Amino acid sequence: MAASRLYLSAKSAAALDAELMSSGGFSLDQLMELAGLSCAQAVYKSHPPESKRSVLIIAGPGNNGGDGLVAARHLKLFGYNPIVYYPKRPNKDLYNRLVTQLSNLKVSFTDDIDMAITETDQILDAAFGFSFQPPIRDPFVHVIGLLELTKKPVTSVDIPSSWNVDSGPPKTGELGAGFVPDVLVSLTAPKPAAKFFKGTHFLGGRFVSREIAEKWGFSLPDYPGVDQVVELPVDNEKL
Ligand SMILES: NC(=O)C1=CN([C@@H]2O[C@H](COP(=O)(O)OP(=O)(O)OC[C@H]3O[C@@H](n4cnc5c(N)ncnc54)[C@H](O)[C@@H]3O)[C@@H](O)[C@H]2O)[C@@H](O)CC1
Ligand SMILES: [K+]
Repeated sequence: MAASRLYLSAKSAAALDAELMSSGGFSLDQLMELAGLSCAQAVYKSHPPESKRSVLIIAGPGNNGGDGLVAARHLKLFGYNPIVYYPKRPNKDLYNRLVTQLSNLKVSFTDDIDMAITETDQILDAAFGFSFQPPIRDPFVHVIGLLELTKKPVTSVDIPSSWNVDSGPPKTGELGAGFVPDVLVSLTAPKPAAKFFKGTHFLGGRFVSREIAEKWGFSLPDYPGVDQVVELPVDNEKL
């Protein structure tokens, strides 16, 4: 199979998402729950709570942020101390319910990203996903600047936030050029930006059939047992 066929462009990812929620019969809540669970499992496999118990979740205003909120709930149930930075909150029922679920589990929210990033053991980056369009707007200019500087391990949901979904990391000197997460959890299929990522790479979002993968031209590795994530080789063209 041609290498380019293993990646889902931003446009295709959005179209596939729409298909899953129309003819596929899924609701957004279902997909987000499985996506967020995948991310929480990837964090657990990479940085278990025994070594890195506090996790800062940076949640953006869209569904990538929603995945982060779901992951925060699972991380709490897995024995972590999650703290959530969620500065732009669209007044949508789904997101409001995710916030309520976290509040009921006594998960803290913070407005002080500077202090939170200093005090946490690790970070889950759920700021932007496949609908990200540069240039970055506040307050995320500051957030991405902090992610460039931090030495804490970072797990990114779907794409490293600030990277162009189709073309990869920002150019040297541009905001985000210095941000390289340790772990990436691609959802459904890697986006083209993932070609530039050389860290620990998981595939998650275990809701796609082989028929769908074939139709959209990406490969689907075997998930082990009941896992919601499968680790990909660095060069995922070898799948
Ligand atoms: N099929 C899948 O793979 C699924 C994907 N999901 C998640 O949904 C994500 C896509 O979600 P969305 O389409 O809601 O979009 P995103 O979450 O990628 O981002 C869109 C939001 O970010 C804001 N934004 C975009 N560019 C910005 C900039 N330069 N500065 C500041 N804000 C900016 C937009 O205003 C919008 O509110 C995926 O990446 C994935 O994480 C899951 O939730 C559901 C299933
Ligand atoms: K992200």
